[in-house]
Amino acid sequence: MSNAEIRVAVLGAGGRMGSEAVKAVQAAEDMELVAALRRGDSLDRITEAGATHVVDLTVPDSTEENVRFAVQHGLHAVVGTTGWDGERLQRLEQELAQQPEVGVLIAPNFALGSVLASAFAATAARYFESAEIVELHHPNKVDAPSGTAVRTAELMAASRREHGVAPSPDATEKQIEGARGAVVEDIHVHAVRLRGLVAHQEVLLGSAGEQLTIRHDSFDRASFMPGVLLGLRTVGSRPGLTHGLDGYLDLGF
Ligand SMILES: NC(=O)C1=CN([C@@H]2O[C@H](COP(=O)(O)OP(=O)(O)OC[C@H]3O[C@@H](n4cnc5c(N)ncnc54)[C@H](O)[C@@H]3O)[C@@H](O)[C@H]2O)C=CC1
Ligand SMILES: O=C(O)C1=N[C@H](C(=O)O)C[C@H](O)C1
Repeated sequence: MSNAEIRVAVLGAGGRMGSEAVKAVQAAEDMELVAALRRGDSLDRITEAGATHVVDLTVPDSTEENVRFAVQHGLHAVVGTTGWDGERLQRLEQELAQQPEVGVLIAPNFALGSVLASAFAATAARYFESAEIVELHHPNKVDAPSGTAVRTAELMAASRREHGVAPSPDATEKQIEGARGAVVEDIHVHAVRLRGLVAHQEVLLGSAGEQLTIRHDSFDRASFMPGVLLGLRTVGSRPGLTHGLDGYLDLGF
């Protein structure tokens, strides 16, 4: 056994992201992989292995229970799984209030470029009349729209509200259901699922005579691993809930 202070249990280790995270943790000199859990494995394996940190990369139906287990056992958690809506985040904050030393990072996207793109989009959204999001993913993704798109829409909508920007104009009277996408806090979000893709997002911003497009592409899940490792190295010194990897970065605006 090494003396690593960051003793990591990866949940969802059999999945696309989890299997990458296992390799990234194993390659990190300051970490030790002490458990790799697949669906059906008992959560007790995490404590039996002496983990200090948990990475959750499972499915929206499992993640809340997993994170609650980690918090109740005093373990820090880095969470990439989608499905963390306002109610779940509120319940998590209540759990964390009972464990003031514990840190949890809920990161809709671990890729630095994506975090920056969402931050740029939030700033830009207040300067344009129209704003919509198109997210594009591999066809095995179980949720739509993506967690990243939902979070980006929330940040853009908050920015527009704070600056008194009116909702995007939209004169649609007749449509086939779904043609205008999902509406997340006034922002229309369109989800494409296409073989060959990994994870991509375009934010479209329009005003009279001009368009700004903010696009990010993850071509490989390797793009998410520096963010996972940054999360693991930081979460122990940030008690409470952090929503978004931007909370650990100095974006400077
Ligand atoms: N934050 C980020 O940067 C990223 C987040 N994601 C999100 O991460 C999640 C996983 O994505 P993928 O790896 O593509 O999915 P996946 O379907 O390939 O992997 C999920 C794995 O979790 C397993 N699982 C389900 N419940 C479990 C439990 N209770 N304990 C242990 N394992 C369990 C499943 O059997 C499966 O192997 C999704 O919610 C996805 O949206 C994906 C990519 C990047
Ligand atoms: O399922 C995926 O693949 C991804 N999920 C996350 C999301 O829903 O935003 C992050 C990234 O888009 C890849």
